[in-house]
Amino acid sequence: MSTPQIVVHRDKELMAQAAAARLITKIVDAQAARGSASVVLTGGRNGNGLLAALADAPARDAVDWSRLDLWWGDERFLPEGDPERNATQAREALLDAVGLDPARVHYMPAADGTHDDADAAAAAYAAELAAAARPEDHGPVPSFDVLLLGVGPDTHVASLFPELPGVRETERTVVGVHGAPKPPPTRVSLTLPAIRAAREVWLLAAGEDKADAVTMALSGAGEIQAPAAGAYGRRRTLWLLDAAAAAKLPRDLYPPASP
Ligand SMILES: O=C(O)[C@H](O)[C@@H](O)[C@H](O)[C@H](O)COP(=O)(O)O
Repeated sequence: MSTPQIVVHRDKELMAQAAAARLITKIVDAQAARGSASVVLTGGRNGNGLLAALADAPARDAVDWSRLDLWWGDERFLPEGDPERNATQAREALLDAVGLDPARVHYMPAADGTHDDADAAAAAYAAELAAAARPEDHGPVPSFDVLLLGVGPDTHVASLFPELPGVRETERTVVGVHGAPKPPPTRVSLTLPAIRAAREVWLLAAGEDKADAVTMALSGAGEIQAPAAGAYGRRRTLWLLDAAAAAKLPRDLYPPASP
């Protein structure tokens, strides 16, 4: 488990641009070191804001998009192409504009009849992750380079909501989610054990409606009550905030401790 690091930006636009710059560097470094990179995408405005900023960043051409594996942290269980699907929104924000290798883009299954329900879709995605894991990953999911998460106002991450069964899951890597408080109610989500397989986990939160959630998750709350508190990377856990989301952090967390 890595201790969270907190970076605060002036506003959400700057946060998205800085996170995009950081992600470009991370992907380029991973490709230089290992030949390819893997990133897990999130849904939500902040995650899509990052992708849109990346699409606008001139340095995006430094990335070899054909050597990038993309996965999703969660998906709304809706038909293929539905505008509310995280995949659809990510494609519009960035993916359709860069030269990805389709075989490396691992969409979560859509509600198209192939899988009976979100639980079957989750099991299929878990199998896809397990097939991609190598012996050095020491587990049933690849060691993602960066896993992105938006943070909800109730501290949810991916589709793991406080107190619901998904956040309590300790065995499976992907679960079907039913009765989610954020619409749509039926979703597919990585679990905390799968999230924690990532080398780096980056949590994004902007706006004053996130201030209580950010403070709760970073002030010692348990992960069942505050799922974001249980989201950390093997090597690094990075909270990327705007000033409004950071406004209620206690002084010993923000600004960074000064003598
Ligand atoms: O599919 C989703 O809805 C998400 O993946 C969800 O976990 C999202 O990231 C947060 O709710 C934050 O969303 P915002 O960035 O829009 O606040």
